[in-house]
Amino acid sequence: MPSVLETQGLTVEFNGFKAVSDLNFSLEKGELRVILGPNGAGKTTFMDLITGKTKPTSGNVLLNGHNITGLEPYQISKLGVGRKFQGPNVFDNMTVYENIEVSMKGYYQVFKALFYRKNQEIRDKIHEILQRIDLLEKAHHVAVNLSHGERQWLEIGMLLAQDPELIILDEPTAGMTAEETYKTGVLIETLFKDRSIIVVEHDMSFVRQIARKVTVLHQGRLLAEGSLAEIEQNTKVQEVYLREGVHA
Ligand SMILES: Nc1ncnc2c1ncn2[C@@H]1O[C@H](COP(=O)(O)OP(=O)(O)OP(=O)(O)O)[C@@H](O)[C@H]1O
Repeated sequence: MPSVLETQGLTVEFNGFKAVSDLNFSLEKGELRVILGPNGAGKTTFMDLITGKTKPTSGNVLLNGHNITGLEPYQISKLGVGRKFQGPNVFDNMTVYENIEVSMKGYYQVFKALFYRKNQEIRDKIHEILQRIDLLEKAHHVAVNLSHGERQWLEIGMLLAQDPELIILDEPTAGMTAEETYKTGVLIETLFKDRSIIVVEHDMSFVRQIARKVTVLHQGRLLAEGSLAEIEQNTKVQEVYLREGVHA
């Protein structure tokens, strides 16, 4: 299987402190990877390096074999990398449908050409996304009235509307109830059928629900990689989590 994403010796220093250090990482096409690690392990910084928000001090990021190191976030996003940050980021005063509509790939160009609203194909695509995120019945509700979980799913829908090849989800279940968390896992399972996904997550019951292969970071470095069962039995991982007082 070819890699959709690869990093080689990826390193970033902030005033001499290596937040990410010599990270060699590879994600296969169609893979779902969970990134774990205690607070300050470098998970967010790693995602910032992949998406161009932070520029590495050294090392490379390859997307489908092409070197994207140093590109700006909008360029990396255009190349097919979509990211959902912690906390919802939707347009409050628009309806659920409109939020998906304005996020559709190519929306602004096509809208200008006045074909947009007539385009049945786009309407069908929005319909399909609303179904996938289970918000079809609320398509015409204003986003501000949605629950916390629904807003998060709407944002996943907005990401899907961009049609990214690689999706990065930063703690997608933060602040969710157990039921919402479970539903998010089911949603991610369905997304993952035709995309590559990286999920940064702390909630271990959620990780158990979705995890295939897990990468554990510690102090900016790769500490362990493998199945969740292998990770849980790894003595280095156990030591770090016990020392940091985090329960895996
Ligand atoms: N812009 C910056 N300048 C200086 N230090 C930074 C910067 N960004 C991150 N760091 C430091 O790098 C380390 C890694 O931070 P990062 O946010 O990537 O960790 P994390 O694994 O995402 O943690 P958490 O689980 O708490 O979100 C931390 O010690 C943080 O203080």
